[in-house]
Amino acid sequence: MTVPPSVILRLLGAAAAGAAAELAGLGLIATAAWLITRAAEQPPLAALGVAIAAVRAFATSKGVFRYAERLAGHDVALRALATARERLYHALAPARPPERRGADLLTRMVEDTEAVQDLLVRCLLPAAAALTPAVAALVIELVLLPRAALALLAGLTVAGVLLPAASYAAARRWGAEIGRARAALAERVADLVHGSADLAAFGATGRALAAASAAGDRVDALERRRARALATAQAGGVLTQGLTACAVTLTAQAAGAGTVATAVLALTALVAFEPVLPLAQAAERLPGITGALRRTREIRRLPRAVTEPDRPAPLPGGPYTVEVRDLVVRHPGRAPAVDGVSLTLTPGKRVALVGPSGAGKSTLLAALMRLIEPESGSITVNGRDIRELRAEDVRRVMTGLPQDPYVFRASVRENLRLAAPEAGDEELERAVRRARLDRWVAGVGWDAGLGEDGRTVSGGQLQRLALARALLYDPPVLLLDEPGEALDDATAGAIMADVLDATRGRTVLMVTHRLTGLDQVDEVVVLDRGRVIQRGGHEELIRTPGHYRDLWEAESRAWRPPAGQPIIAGTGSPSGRAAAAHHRER
Ligand SMILES: Nc1ncnc2c1ncn2[C@@H]1O[C@H](COP(=O)(O)OP(=O)(O)OP(=O)(O)O)[C@@H](O)[C@H]1O
Repeated sequence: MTVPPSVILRLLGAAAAGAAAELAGLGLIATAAWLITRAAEQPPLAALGVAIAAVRAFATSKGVFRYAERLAGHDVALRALATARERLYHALAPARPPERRGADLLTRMVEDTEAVQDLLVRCLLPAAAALTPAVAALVIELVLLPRAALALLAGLTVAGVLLPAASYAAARRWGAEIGRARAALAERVADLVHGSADLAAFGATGRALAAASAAGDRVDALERRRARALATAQAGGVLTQGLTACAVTLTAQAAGAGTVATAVLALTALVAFEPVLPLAQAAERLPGITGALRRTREIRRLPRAVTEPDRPAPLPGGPYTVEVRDLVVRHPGRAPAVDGVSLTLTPGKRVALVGPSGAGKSTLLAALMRLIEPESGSITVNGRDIRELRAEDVRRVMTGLPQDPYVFRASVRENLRLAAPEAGDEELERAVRRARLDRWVAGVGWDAGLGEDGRTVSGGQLQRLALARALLYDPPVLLLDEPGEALDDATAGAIMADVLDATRGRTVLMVTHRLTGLDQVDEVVVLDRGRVIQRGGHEELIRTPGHYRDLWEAESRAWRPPAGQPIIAGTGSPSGRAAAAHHRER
């Protein structure tokens, strides 16, 4: 990581101001000690004039320098923090392999980046500030009485080097254990929060609470041990300070130094420890800080899911034809998820992608959205390979409904405007009408707040909201991943009917488990284990023995009208049933 020169300059400025404040403190005590002891000898006032002025100057400048140090130090730390956060956002924004986007990322985003600030304000600057007065005090003692300087050097080495090293070692040891214990506690708490309904349903809340509280107790016990180690180091520092001051006083008296010199030597020694004592605490923080910095570095270095071209080609103009040729896509360490697939999407063509779970449908869509790098084969847009285009440009042409749509913690309006920030009310209303969400929106209101993970909306509403978003974005090539995913038959059927209705005349590639309504699409591609095993029109495929016909027959058999509900006209065929299901939902 390269540190910009402006940051280095600011850091040096803060360190210089800190050192100047400590020096002024040292000067203040040394001159005050001289002044008090000399005044006791009742000399003429003129003999004390310079010292009085010096005390005033040191006292005032100490405050000014301290203020300057805090201002400059926090300024540089907050700037560094902002830069670190920005870098992390930039590192996170491009698509990453999904398994690297765990929940601990949130902790890293919030807590670990703060380590940058701690490193500067709590470790580096105090260490830099402590060094100058220690050296100055040693020089003063050396000039006045070399033997006293020796005692001071020994004391400062203990308080400034040995004790911080000991508290660093203790923090490393306990820190690693505390980290593991905290992770265990976080897991327990996450289970309590996210699994509260399941725990209550199976009478397991008490057990889960007991496990969480045991994990909490373990963290507390380890924290206490670490705190004890730090307190011992800090007490050791203060003891060393007192012993050194005594040693310096005794040495001065033994050497026959006068009262004034003894007072100056003892107080100078005492004050030289002031900036050195906090180093034990700074060292105790260091392992946590370096660990946090290492973790954020790991995040920044995560490989990107796709490589951006060095010199991206300009996006060709529409209308767009997308050609997929012999595409092979593999998740790391696995057999190919997409294995030699070819298909063509000409303008206005609607293609349905069908196949059992794990067939590679979502992976194909991810490759089209440039979220995953193909191993071989090609995807072209109007003849231009998408690897030559910016991923952002590719998604300007083809994108849509992802497999697990996300509802942001924002209003209904803002959730939709994600896809079209400039969209006016009329456009929003048109999109929700087309996604058949208008009644729901009219009920809850445009400003209704939606919650984390979309828990405030039902599965069907979530899918429709995501569909409205995709329609609002209006990409030239619309990719829809399971619009009816994880919904009951009736809702999924209704959503499919609406999707087919809303996408008439558009270029669409749609992944679906439901075959009802696919008589309306231009081509059905059946995937199994990454390969195309069947393709053609719906009518043709249900006449041909094979996977599609089996699926169709299973879907037809599975549907039964709810008890007590008459079979209404037109519901005998699967498409008629979808219409009936749709009717029921609305
Ligand atoms: N992130 C991943 N890492 C490793 N393997 C993956 C990953 N995502 C998918 N796979 C594997 O790739 C294969 C294809 O998965 P994909 O999600 O594309 O199938 P799918 O047809 O969309 O399935 P479904 O209908 O259940 O969504 C599966 O074997 C799956 O286990």
